[in-house]
Amino acid sequence: MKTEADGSFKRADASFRNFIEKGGRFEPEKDRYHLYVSYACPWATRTLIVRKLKGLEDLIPVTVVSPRMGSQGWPFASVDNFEASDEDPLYKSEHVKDLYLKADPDYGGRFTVPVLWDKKNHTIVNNESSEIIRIFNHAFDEFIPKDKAEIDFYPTELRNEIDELNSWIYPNVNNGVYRSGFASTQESYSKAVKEVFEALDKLETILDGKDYLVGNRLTEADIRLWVTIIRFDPVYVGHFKCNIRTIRGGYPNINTWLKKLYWNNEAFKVSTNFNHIKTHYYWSHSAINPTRIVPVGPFPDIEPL
Ligand SMILES: N[C@@H](CCC(=O)N[C@@H](CS)C(=O)NCC(=O)O)C(=O)O
Repeated sequence: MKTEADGSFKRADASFRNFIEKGGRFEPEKDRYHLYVSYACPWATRTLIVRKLKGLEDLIPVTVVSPRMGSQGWPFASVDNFEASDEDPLYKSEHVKDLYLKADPDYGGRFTVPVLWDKKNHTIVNNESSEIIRIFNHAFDEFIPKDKAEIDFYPTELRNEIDELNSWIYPNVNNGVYRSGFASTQESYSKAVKEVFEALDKLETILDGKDYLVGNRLTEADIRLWVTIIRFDPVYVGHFKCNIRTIRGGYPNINTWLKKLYWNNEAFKVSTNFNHIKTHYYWSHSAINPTRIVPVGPFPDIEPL
Protein backbone atom coordinates (compact mmCIF):
# COMPACT_ATOMS: atom_id res chain seq x y z
CA MET A 1 0.00 0.00 0.00
CA LYS A 2 1.17 3.55 -0.73
CA THR A 3 1.36 6.38 1.78
CA GLU A 4 1.68 10.11 1.23
CA ALA A 5 4.87 12.09 1.91
CA ASP A 6 3.67 12.77 5.47
CA GLY A 7 3.14 9.04 6.13
CA SER A 8 -0.66 9.14 5.96
CA PHE A 9 -2.70 6.61 3.94
CA LYS A 10 -5.05 7.84 1.19
CA ARG A 11 -7.50 5.43 -0.46
CA ALA A 12 -7.76 5.80 -4.25
CA ASP A 13 -11.24 6.34 -5.70
CA ALA A 14 -12.93 3.43 -7.48
CA SER A 15 -12.88 3.64 -11.29
CA PHE A 16 -16.01 1.93 -12.64
CA ARG A 17 -18.97 3.97 -11.51
CA ASN A 18 -21.96 2.98 -13.66
CA PHE A 19 -25.50 2.42 -12.45
CA ILE A 20 -28.07 -0.16 -13.50
CA GLU A 21 -31.15 1.62 -14.79
CA LYS A 22 -33.84 1.36 -17.46
CA GLY A 23 -32.80 3.01 -20.71
CA GLY A 24 -29.16 3.08 -19.66
CA ARG A 25 -26.15 1.09 -20.86
CA PHE A 26 -26.76 -1.36 -18.02
CA GLU A 27 -30.45 -2.33 -17.94
CA PRO A 28 -32.02 -4.24 -15.05
CA GLU A 29 -32.12 -7.82 -16.34
CA LYS A 30 -32.19 -11.35 -15.01
CA ASP A 31 -29.16 -13.57 -15.60
CA ARG A 32 -26.96 -10.66 -16.63
CA TYR A 33 -25.01 -9.55 -13.54
CA HIS A 34 -22.53 -11.27 -11.24
CA LEU A 35 -20.89 -10.20 -8.01
CA TYR A 36 -17.27 -10.91 -7.07
CA VAL A 37 -16.42 -10.44 -3.40
CA SER A 38 -14.06 -11.30 -0.60
CA TYR A 39 -15.52 -12.27 2.77
CA ALA A 40 -12.50 -10.53 4.25
CA CYS A 41 -13.24 -7.14 2.76
CA PRO A 42 -15.56 -4.82 4.66
CA TRP A 43 -16.60 -2.95 1.52
CA ALA A 44 -17.50 -6.19 -0.26
CA THR A 45 -19.40 -7.41 2.79
CA ARG A 46 -21.71 -4.40 2.50
CA THR A 47 -22.82 -5.69 -0.90
CA LEU A 48 -23.28 -9.24 0.39
CA ILE A 49 -25.53 -8.05 3.21
CA VAL A 50 -27.74 -5.90 0.97
CA ARG A 51 -27.92 -8.64 -1.70
CA LYS A 52 -29.22 -11.04 0.94
CA LEU A 53 -31.60 -8.60 2.62
CA LYS A 54 -33.16 -7.68 -0.73
CA GLY A 55 -33.49 -11.34 -1.76
CA LEU A 56 -31.25 -10.98 -4.81
CA GLU A 57 -29.39 -14.29 -4.39
CA ASP A 58 -30.83 -15.90 -7.54
CA LEU A 59 -30.63 -12.74 -9.63
CA ILE A 60 -27.03 -11.90 -8.74
CA PRO A 61 -24.87 -14.99 -8.20
CA VAL A 62 -21.77 -14.42 -6.13
CA THR A 63 -18.17 -15.66 -6.33
CA VAL A 64 -15.89 -15.49 -3.28
CA VAL A 65 -12.11 -15.12 -3.64
CA SER A 66 -9.46 -16.60 -1.38
CA PRO A 67 -8.57 -14.24 1.49
CA ARG A 68 -4.82 -14.58 0.82
CA MET A 69 -4.22 -11.49 -1.30
CA GLY A 70 -0.67 -11.80 -2.59
CA SER A 71 1.55 -10.17 -5.19
CA GLN A 72 -1.03 -10.76 -7.96
CA GLY A 73 -3.89 -9.52 -5.82
CA TRP A 74 -6.98 -11.54 -4.93
CA PRO A 75 -6.73 -15.19 -6.15
CA PHE A 76 -9.62 -17.47 -7.00
CA ALA A 77 -9.79 -21.02 -5.60
CA SER A 78 -8.19 -22.41 -8.78
CA VAL A 79 -4.97 -20.76 -7.63
CA ASP A 80 -5.45 -20.82 -3.87
CA ASN A 81 -7.99 -23.35 -2.70
CA PHE A 82 -8.85 -21.78 0.67
CA GLU A 83 -11.99 -23.05 2.45
CA ALA A 84 -15.20 -21.39 1.26
CA SER A 85 -13.58 -19.71 -1.71
CA ASP A 86 -14.66 -20.26 -5.32
CA GLU A 87 -13.25 -20.64 -8.80
CA ASP A 88 -14.29 -18.00 -11.29
CA PRO A 89 -17.34 -19.62 -12.95
CA LEU A 90 -17.45 -17.17 -15.86
CA TYR A 91 -13.92 -17.03 -17.25
CA LYS A 92 -11.83 -19.36 -15.08
CA SER A 93 -9.73 -16.32 -14.14
CA GLU A 94 -6.83 -16.86 -11.78
CA HIS A 95 -7.05 -13.49 -10.08
CA VAL A 96 -9.49 -10.59 -9.80
CA LYS A 97 -6.87 -8.65 -11.74
CA ASP A 98 -7.76 -10.70 -14.86
CA LEU A 99 -11.34 -9.40 -14.72
CA TYR A 100 -10.19 -5.79 -14.59
CA LEU A 101 -7.90 -6.31 -17.56
CA LYS A 102 -10.69 -8.02 -19.49
CA ALA A 103 -12.92 -5.02 -18.81
CA ASP A 104 -10.17 -2.55 -19.72
CA PRO A 105 -6.77 -3.76 -20.98
CA ASP A 106 -5.32 -0.32 -20.14
CA TYR A 107 -6.65 -0.30 -16.59
CA GLY A 108 -4.02 1.14 -14.26
CA GLY A 109 -5.80 1.28 -10.89
CA ARG A 110 -6.11 -1.10 -7.92
CA PHE A 111 -7.70 -4.51 -8.48
CA THR A 112 -10.28 -4.24 -5.73
CA VAL A 113 -13.36 -6.12 -4.62
CA PRO A 114 -16.32 -5.85 -4.71
CA VAL A 115 -16.84 -6.03 -8.48
CA LEU A 116 -20.31 -5.94 -10.01
CA TRP A 117 -19.84 -7.62 -13.39
CA ASP A 118 -21.93 -7.48 -16.58
CA LYS A 119 -21.95 -10.88 -18.32
CA LYS A 120 -23.51 -9.41 -21.48
CA ASN A 121 -20.80 -6.85 -22.20
CA HIS A 122 -18.05 -8.66 -20.29
CA THR A 123 -17.21 -5.61 -18.28
CA ILE A 124 -17.38 -4.06 -14.82
CA VAL A 125 -20.53 -2.13 -14.04
CA ASN A 126 -19.34 -0.75 -10.74
CA ASN A 127 -16.56 -1.40 -8.22
CA GLU A 128 -17.60 1.05 -5.50
CA SER A 129 -19.49 -0.64 -2.69
CA SER A 130 -21.43 2.43 -1.58
CA GLU A 131 -22.89 2.64 -5.10
CA ILE A 132 -23.41 -1.11 -5.54
CA ILE A 133 -25.59 -1.17 -2.41
CA ARG A 134 -27.68 1.69 -3.83
CA ILE A 135 -28.04 -0.28 -7.07
CA PHE A 136 -29.18 -3.35 -5.13
CA ASN A 137 -31.55 -1.18 -3.10
CA HIS A 138 -33.89 -0.66 -6.08
CA ALA A 139 -32.57 -1.64 -9.54
CA PHE A 140 -34.02 -5.16 -9.45
CA ASP A 141 -37.28 -4.44 -7.60
CA GLU A 142 -39.43 -5.54 -10.56
CA PHE A 143 -38.04 -9.09 -10.33
CA ILE A 144 -38.38 -9.72 -6.59
CA PRO A 145 -41.38 -10.30 -4.29
CA LYS A 146 -43.27 -7.19 -3.17
CA ASP A 147 -42.12 -7.40 0.44
CA LYS A 148 -38.48 -7.38 -0.70
CA ALA A 149 -39.05 -4.64 -3.28
CA GLU A 150 -40.52 -2.42 -0.58
CA ILE A 151 -37.39 -2.62 1.54
CA ASP A 152 -35.51 0.66 1.25
CA PHE A 153 -32.18 1.25 2.95
CA TYR A 154 -31.93 4.85 1.75
CA PRO A 155 -35.43 6.27 2.26
CA THR A 156 -36.00 9.81 0.99
CA GLU A 157 -37.09 11.18 4.35
CA LEU A 158 -33.92 9.95 6.08
CA ARG A 159 -31.39 10.79 3.38
CA ASN A 160 -30.08 13.97 4.97
CA GLU A 161 -29.48 12.20 8.26
CA ILE A 162 -27.88 9.19 6.56
CA ASP A 163 -25.65 11.40 4.38
CA GLU A 164 -24.55 13.37 7.43
CA LEU A 165 -23.56 10.20 9.29
CA ASN A 166 -21.82 8.68 6.27
CA SER A 167 -19.84 11.90 5.80
CA TRP A 168 -17.89 11.42 9.04
CA ILE A 169 -18.21 7.67 9.63
CA TYR A 170 -16.45 6.86 6.35
CA PRO A 171 -13.27 8.93 6.89
CA ASN A 172 -13.03 8.42 10.64
CA VAL A 173 -14.22 4.85 11.14
CA ASN A 174 -14.49 2.77 7.90
CA ASN A 175 -11.37 4.25 6.38
CA GLY A 176 -10.05 5.59 9.70
CA VAL A 177 -8.94 2.12 10.82
CA TYR A 178 -6.96 1.76 7.58
CA ARG A 179 -5.45 5.24 8.05
CA SER A 180 -4.36 4.11 11.49
CA GLY A 181 -2.99 0.73 10.34
CA PHE A 182 -1.28 1.87 7.15
CA ALA A 183 0.25 5.05 8.60
CA SER A 184 4.01 5.03 8.21
CA THR A 185 4.90 7.78 10.68
CA GLN A 186 4.13 8.12 14.39
CA GLU A 187 2.38 11.46 13.79
CA SER A 188 0.03 10.21 11.08
CA TYR A 189 -0.78 7.08 13.11
CA SER A 190 -1.45 9.03 16.32
CA LYS A 191 -3.71 11.46 14.49
CA ALA A 192 -5.65 8.71 12.72
CA VAL A 193 -6.18 6.50 15.77
CA LYS A 194 -7.40 9.46 17.80
CA GLU A 195 -9.93 10.26 15.09
CA VAL A 196 -11.15 6.65 15.06
CA PHE A 197 -11.85 6.66 18.79
CA GLU A 198 -13.40 10.13 18.83
CA ALA A 199 -15.84 8.91 16.19
CA LEU A 200 -16.55 5.72 18.16
CA ASP A 201 -17.24 7.83 21.27
CA LYS A 202 -19.76 9.81 19.25
CA LEU A 203 -21.39 6.63 17.91
CA GLU A 204 -21.62 5.21 21.43
CA THR A 205 -23.75 8.22 22.39
CA ILE A 206 -25.89 8.02 19.26
CA LEU A 207 -26.63 4.32 19.87
CA ASP A 208 -27.62 4.79 23.52
CA GLY A 209 -30.98 2.99 23.86
CA LYS A 210 -31.26 2.53 20.09
CA ASP A 211 -31.16 -0.50 17.79
CA TYR A 212 -30.35 1.53 14.67
CA LEU A 213 -28.40 4.67 13.84
CA VAL A 214 -31.17 6.52 12.02
CA GLY A 215 -34.97 6.63 12.26
CA ASN A 216 -35.43 3.48 14.35
CA ARG A 217 -35.08 1.28 11.26
CA LEU A 218 -32.28 -0.50 9.45
CA THR A 219 -30.66 1.79 6.87
CA GLU A 220 -27.50 1.78 4.80
CA ALA A 221 -25.85 3.80 7.58
CA ASP A 222 -26.02 0.74 9.86
CA ILE A 223 -24.81 -1.64 7.15
CA ARG A 224 -21.89 0.62 6.18
CA LEU A 225 -20.74 0.96 9.78
CA TRP A 226 -21.41 -2.63 10.87
CA VAL A 227 -18.90 -4.19 8.46
CA THR A 228 -16.12 -2.22 10.14
CA ILE A 229 -17.25 -2.83 13.73
CA ILE A 230 -17.51 -6.62 13.24
CA ARG A 231 -13.80 -6.61 12.26
CA PHE A 232 -12.72 -4.28 15.04
CA ASP A 233 -11.88 -6.60 17.95
CA PRO A 234 -10.70 -9.57 15.82
CA VAL A 235 -8.43 -7.49 13.55
CA TYR A 236 -8.24 -3.72 13.85
CA VAL A 237 -7.35 -3.63 17.57
CA GLY A 238 -4.18 -5.64 16.96
CA HIS A 239 -3.28 -5.48 13.28
CA PHE A 240 -4.15 -1.81 12.73
CA LYS A 241 -3.10 -0.71 16.26
CA CYS A 242 -6.59 0.65 17.05
CA ASN A 243 -6.09 -0.37 20.66
CA ILE A 244 -7.23 2.50 22.85
CA ARG A 245 -10.30 0.38 23.67
CA THR A 246 -12.02 -2.71 22.30
CA ILE A 247 -15.66 -2.66 21.22
CA ARG A 248 -16.62 -5.39 23.69
CA GLY A 249 -14.73 -3.80 26.58
CA GLY A 250 -15.29 -0.11 25.98
CA TYR A 251 -18.43 0.48 23.96
CA PRO A 252 -21.49 -1.31 25.41
CA ASN A 253 -24.03 0.42 23.15
CA ILE A 254 -22.07 -0.22 19.96
CA ASN A 255 -21.44 -3.80 21.08
CA THR A 256 -25.15 -4.46 21.69
CA TRP A 257 -26.04 -2.97 18.28
CA LEU A 258 -23.32 -5.13 16.68
CA LYS A 259 -24.47 -8.33 18.38
CA LYS A 260 -28.18 -7.81 17.74
CA LEU A 261 -27.62 -7.42 14.01
CA TYR A 262 -25.30 -10.44 13.90
CA TRP A 263 -27.40 -12.83 15.98
CA ASN A 264 -30.91 -11.67 15.03
CA ASN A 265 -30.47 -11.01 11.34
CA GLU A 266 -29.32 -13.90 9.18
CA ALA A 267 -28.03 -11.62 6.41
CA PHE A 268 -25.31 -10.23 8.67
CA LYS A 269 -24.25 -13.60 10.07
CA VAL A 270 -24.02 -15.47 6.76
CA SER A 271 -22.05 -12.62 5.20
CA THR A 272 -19.38 -12.87 7.91
CA ASN A 273 -16.55 -15.39 7.78
CA PHE A 274 -14.06 -14.74 10.60
CA ASN A 275 -11.48 -17.14 9.20
CA HIS A 276 -11.39 -15.21 5.91
CA ILE A 277 -11.33 -11.90 7.77
CA LYS A 278 -8.46 -12.71 10.10
CA THR A 279 -6.41 -14.63 7.55
CA HIS A 280 -6.68 -11.87 4.98
CA TYR A 281 -5.40 -9.00 7.07
CA TYR A 282 -2.68 -10.83 8.96
CA TRP A 283 -1.50 -12.79 5.90
CA SER A 284 -1.77 -10.16 3.16
CA HIS A 285 -0.24 -7.05 4.73
CA SER A 286 3.32 -8.25 4.96
CA ALA A 287 4.65 -4.74 5.64
CA ILE A 288 2.67 -4.74 8.90
CA ASN A 289 2.93 -8.46 9.74
CA PRO A 290 5.93 -10.02 7.94
CA THR A 291 5.62 -13.40 9.74
CA ARG A 292 2.04 -13.80 8.49
CA ILE A 293 1.13 -15.35 11.84
CA VAL A 294 -2.62 -15.07 12.45
CA PRO A 295 -3.40 -14.48 16.15
CA VAL A 296 -5.71 -17.03 17.78
CA GLY A 297 -7.83 -14.55 19.72
CA PRO A 298 -9.95 -12.83 20.62
CA PHE A 299 -12.28 -15.49 21.86
CA PRO A 300 -15.09 -15.50 20.91
CA ASP A 301 -14.96 -13.64 17.59
CA ILE A 302 -18.24 -12.01 18.60
CA GLU A 303 -19.89 -12.31 21.98
CA PRO A 304 -23.27 -14.01 22.44
CA LEU A 305 -26.29 -11.74 22.91
N1 LIG B 1 -13.98 2.04 -2.67
C1 LIG B 1 -13.97 0.66 -2.72
C2 LIG B 1 -12.82 0.10 -1.90
C3 LIG B 1 -12.66 -1.38 -2.10
C4 LIG B 1 -11.32 -1.87 -1.55
O1 LIG B 1 -10.43 -1.08 -1.23
N2 LIG B 1 -11.18 -3.21 -1.43
C5 LIG B 1 -9.94 -3.79 -0.96
C6 LIG B 1 -10.17 -4.94 0.00
S1 LIG B 1 -10.88 -4.52 1.52
C7 LIG B 1 -9.19 -4.40 -2.12
O2 LIG B 1 -9.75 -5.14 -2.90
N3 LIG B 1 -7.90 -4.11 -2.22
C8 LIG B 1 -7.04 -4.70 -3.20
C9 LIG B 1 -5.90 -3.82 -3.51
O3 LIG B 1 -5.88 -2.66 -3.07
O4 LIG B 1 -5.00 -4.28 -4.23
C10 LIG B 1 -15.32 0.16 -2.24
O5 LIG B 1 -15.83 0.63 -1.21
O6 LIG B 1 -15.88 -0.69 -2.91
